[in-house]
Amino acid sequence: MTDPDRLPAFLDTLDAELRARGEWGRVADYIPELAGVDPAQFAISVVRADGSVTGAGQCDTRFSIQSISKIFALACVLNRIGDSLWSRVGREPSGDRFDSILLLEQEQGRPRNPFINAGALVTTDELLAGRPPREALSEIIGFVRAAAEEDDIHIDKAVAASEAATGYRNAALVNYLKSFDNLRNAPERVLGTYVHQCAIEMTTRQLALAGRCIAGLPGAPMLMTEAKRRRIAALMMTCGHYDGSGDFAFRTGLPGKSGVGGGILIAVPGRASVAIWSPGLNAWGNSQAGTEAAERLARFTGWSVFG
Ligand SMILES: NC(=O)CC[C@H](N)C(=O)O
Repeated sequence: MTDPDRLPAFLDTLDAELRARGEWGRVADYIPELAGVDPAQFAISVVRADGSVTGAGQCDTRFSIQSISKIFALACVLNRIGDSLWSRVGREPSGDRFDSILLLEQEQGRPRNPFINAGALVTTDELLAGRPPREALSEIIGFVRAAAEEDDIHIDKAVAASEAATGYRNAALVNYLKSFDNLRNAPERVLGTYVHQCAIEMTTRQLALAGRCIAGLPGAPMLMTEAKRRRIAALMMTCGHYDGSGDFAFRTGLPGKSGVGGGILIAVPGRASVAIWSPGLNAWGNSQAGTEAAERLARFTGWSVFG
């Protein structure tokens, strides 16, 4: 990086420029509770290897992390059952929308990867492990709190209820998985747990702190082995932005995971953990201003896993 002391000023300029430009994209409206969120919002938080936390914009506003929760669910499940997850879920990008059912039929109910909805539903099925949903949810919330070293992280029940009431595609996916015998728990139970997991709300500051364990920053809580951390980051790089994963990798050179709440978590291995939020989405369902910010941050800092 050029001069680390210039980062705070860069982030302030980025925040001001994105707001002035006002190209926010459209908020996810298929979850009614998210449809009312004002798209003209932006926040970015960066935790660096020296432990410093820098940010700009609405770093203390909570937002729905949605699919970013799939990283934490995957970490819990890999810690619990290890590589046996891969007999039920693949590790290839899908090239399809996050909620697509298309490949499930062609590939006999084995989802392409754990970050598309079908794969995340299988992961949540493993997280449940026959326990009451409350216990599985305490495990994932406990993991996120431990990763961020902050207890004030919760599930927004209104968002979970809103998605549960209207999540017809996920209901289709979970039933379809069951028809291929790739679901152990009852479909409604898996779906109910999944929508609650997605409804975890956090600020960018909390999320960047939680991401330290994926970036492998010095001093981050040790919540998984180094081998698992690397693999999760590799999956973020190849599959973290659905059918926009290639574009995100091309623009930033960094592993990132998006959510339809407009959040993006980026791991810069050994150097930084970055959380960005802006709720307006692009055509792939990834944050529009957030992706722009990620690209400009990567250019400014020179951070890239490709050297
Ligand atoms: N891309 C996302 O963030 C999707 C998560 C959302 N809960 C869904 O399943 O539709």
